[in-house]
Amino acid sequence: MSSPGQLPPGTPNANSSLPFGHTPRSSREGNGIKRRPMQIVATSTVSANPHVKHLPRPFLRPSPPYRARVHLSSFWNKTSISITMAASTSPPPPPPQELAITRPDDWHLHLREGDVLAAVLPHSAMHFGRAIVMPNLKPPVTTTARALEYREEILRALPPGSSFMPLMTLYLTDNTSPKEIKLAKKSGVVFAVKLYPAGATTNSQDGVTDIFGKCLPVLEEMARQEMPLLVHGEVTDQHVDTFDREKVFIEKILAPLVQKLPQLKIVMEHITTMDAVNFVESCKEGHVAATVTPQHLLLNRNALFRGGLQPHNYCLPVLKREIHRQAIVSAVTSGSKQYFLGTDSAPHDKRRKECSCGCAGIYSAPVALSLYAKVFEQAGTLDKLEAFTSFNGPDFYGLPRNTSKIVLRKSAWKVPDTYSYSSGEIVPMFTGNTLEWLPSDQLEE
Ligand SMILES: NC(=O)N[C@@H](CC(=O)O)C(=O)O
Repeated sequence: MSSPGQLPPGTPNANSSLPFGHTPRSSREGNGIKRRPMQIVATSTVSANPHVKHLPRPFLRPSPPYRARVHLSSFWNKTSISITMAASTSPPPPPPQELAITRPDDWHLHLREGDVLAAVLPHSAMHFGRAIVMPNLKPPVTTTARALEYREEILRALPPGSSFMPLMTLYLTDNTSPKEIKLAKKSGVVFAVKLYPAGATTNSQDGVTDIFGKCLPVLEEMARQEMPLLVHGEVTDQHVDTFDREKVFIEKILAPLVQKLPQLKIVMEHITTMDAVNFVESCKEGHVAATVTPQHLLLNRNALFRGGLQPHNYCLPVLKREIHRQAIVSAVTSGSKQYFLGTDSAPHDKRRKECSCGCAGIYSAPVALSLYAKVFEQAGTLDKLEAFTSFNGPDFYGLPRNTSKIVLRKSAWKVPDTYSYSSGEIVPMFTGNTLEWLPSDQLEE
């Protein structure tokens, strides 16, 4: 066992320049969970900047049976963070074999059109009650009239008896008018507007070239109409390193935008970095939130190169370093209401992924729920899964939570190698792997 001042193996090093920055929320009192008796195994104290308003999130969180309690204290202008590591002295309760949770929604989904739509829609409709449907079709969905047509196409493609509800979005361009926003709101079927910086990702060539120069009147109207702005948060400047594009976007676009229009509701989509976590948490709850994908919770950038180039792990924003993955896991499993499920499931034909210039997008709809459960289970916070999958999203959008339930059983199942459709095949995330949590297809009222 570790000596005083030294933390147990595999836990964060409090003497490093990257200490825990924040009380892990699971260790706070008042969440209704009874604490098990704990034995203190190590304590360490580090200095911190006394002027920080928002401490960065912890980069690493100890795994059970270890738990960390963080205590902040200030004396003169010196702030210290004491971290006490404790281990449970009683055996942990047996892990649950079955979870019944309120039916989740997917707050970031690409459904495409035609035969691809018909092939992928049943996978989302099986597990999710609703989904925010992304508008990056060819040509993109830029008007309410087109969103209504696309919605009808989706409803026609649903399996018989499905109650899945597509929540439509508009694709923001330099020419979107405030009048279009009023129409969208009035339609009752458009729930958000998506900002793609021009050239940032798949079918984004018609996106915004200059948000502050061209889109302010539209954004002001969105704030008035309480229409959220969904953001693909990457700059497109070719001089900015691919791995830094989210961080630079936050500095150059997002932070100034929040300052200029504090009333605008913003969802930072598919966050990938510690910088995004820190930014979201520096903003007001209920005004700025983030969706998180299964790939950014489970994979780091090594997954792109393991044993050779792995095109099916390529998406945008691209996977990042392990410290970023850990910061996102820690944020999401903390129970914060600012994060919710958004798969960014993005089907592409196998031939368009496995070629000399493969396109970005990971198809995760059939496996996403199993993978999110795995993340929360590994963090020892399965009790917080349901809020992430089923409560935080509708609460942010001001929509009712689903009333039906879905059951996740601890039962091994193999991910198919591919899903065939009339013109080709789609390779799912974790193709051919065995996953542990099996969502039931059966709705339980
Ligand atoms: N995530 C991706 O890599 N691709 C998405 C677009 C997007 O959300 O960036 C797609 O439509 O294929």
